[in-house]
Amino acid sequence: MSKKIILIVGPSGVGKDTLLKNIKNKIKANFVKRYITRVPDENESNYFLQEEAFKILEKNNFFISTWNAHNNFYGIAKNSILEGLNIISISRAKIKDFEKQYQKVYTINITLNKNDLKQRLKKRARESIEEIEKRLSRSYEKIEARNLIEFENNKNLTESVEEFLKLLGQINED
Ligand SMILES: Nc1ncnc2c1ncn2[C@@H]1O[C@H](COP(=O)(O)OP(=O)(O)OP(=O)(O)O)[C@@H](O)[C@H]1O
Repeated sequence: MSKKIILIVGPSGVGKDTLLKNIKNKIKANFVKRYITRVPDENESNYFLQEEAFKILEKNNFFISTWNAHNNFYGIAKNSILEGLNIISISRAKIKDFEKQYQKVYTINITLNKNDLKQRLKKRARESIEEIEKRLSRSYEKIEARNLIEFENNKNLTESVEEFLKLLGQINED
């Protein structure tokens, strides 16, 4: 066995979290947790770190990749990557960090046409209309990745989950 990394990227609202939640008990894979410098809310299973500790670990090369969002630091640790499939949901800007450090990195770009995406964001109702428009306008930049696979999440959830599992199975066999 070897370490395989599957990066899940895609515009906000396309269904990344939903797909991952629905496959969690159906596939043998390591769903990699993040380190965050804020207390996770009850839906998350991330590791909490004080900022000072985060900085020390960062300086000592503990992380593969780190980023900053909304005044908090986020990181994925090297020791979180295990033998077999490792599934990580990440911003497209961080793909290179993984490709630099690991051989077998696959990037799955989850896609959806803009109209349906807008409907889903509206229905989810997590952001204001202005914020939704902002997300839509930055959602279709080109992605550069070594092994890029497009996955269109445009079927009903049951079908999409099944197709997604099939794709992961193929990557596992590769
Ligand atoms: N195949 C599908 N069919 C219909 N609705 C879906 C499907 N997949 C996801 N959704 C719905 O779309 C909305 C957005 O999904 P989700 O929150 O998983 O997106 P996300 O890509 O993780 O977004 P973000 O990057 O903003 O966290 C949710 O309300 C979810 O229930």
